[in-house]
Amino acid sequence: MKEIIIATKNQGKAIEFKELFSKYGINARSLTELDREPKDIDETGNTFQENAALKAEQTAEILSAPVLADDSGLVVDALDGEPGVYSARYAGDQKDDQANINKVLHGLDGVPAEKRTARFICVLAVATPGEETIFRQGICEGHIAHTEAGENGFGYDPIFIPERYEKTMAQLPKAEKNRISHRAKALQELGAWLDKQ
Ligand SMILES: O=P(O)(O)OP(=O)(O)OP(=O)(O)OC[C@H]1O[C@@H](n2cnc3c(O)ncnc32)[C@H](O)[C@@H]1O
Ligand SMILES: [Mg+2]
Repeated sequence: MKEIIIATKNQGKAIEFKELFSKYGINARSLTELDREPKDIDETGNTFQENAALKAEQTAEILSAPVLADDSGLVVDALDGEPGVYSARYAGDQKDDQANINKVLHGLDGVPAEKRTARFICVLAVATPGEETIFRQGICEGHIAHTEAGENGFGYDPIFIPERYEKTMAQLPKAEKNRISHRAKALQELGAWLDKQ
């Protein structure tokens, strides 16, 4: 079976990529599945694209193989775009999903439903040693709930209600998230590259 390495240590992302890539007959392996796990890469960029490039290019260099990286996050309009590129560490370096959720809900205290618009953004970078890096973006529009609900997914899913839904992303079956998510859309955009794998 064909294989692609995903430069992520986030288990939630890794599980979704396995499902998404299986539709293309490709086995997606994350960094935690390699014999030697590469060290963490500093995400020093100011944009999703910069951070996706850092993760993909440095990992491709270390492994001498094509690598796909995902930099993603939640953009909340009433918080001036926060948490944005700082989504993973919004409430501190320990990358605590619950603390991050609490910080967003607290920041939106008293903000009415119609002003709670938000979107998940995913930028994928595919780096191949000696070649130009390819970038694709996917966006999933929605709004932030007043309370958290649901057990599926990861990160901010329990407080994100996708457009045209009345449930949070964490309440949707995982196949449904994989149909509408920012990650699924970005991967679809890779179309031609995927077809020649
Ligand atoms: O860098 P890697 O190792 O891939 O793992 P990470 O968790 O640090 O990943 P990012 O730097 O891209 O930060 C993305 C954060 O945005 C949030 N996020 C991204 N996609 C999400 C999704 O599908 N559902 C919920 N939250 C998401 C979640 O908090 C992630 O930790
Ligand atoms: Mg990260």
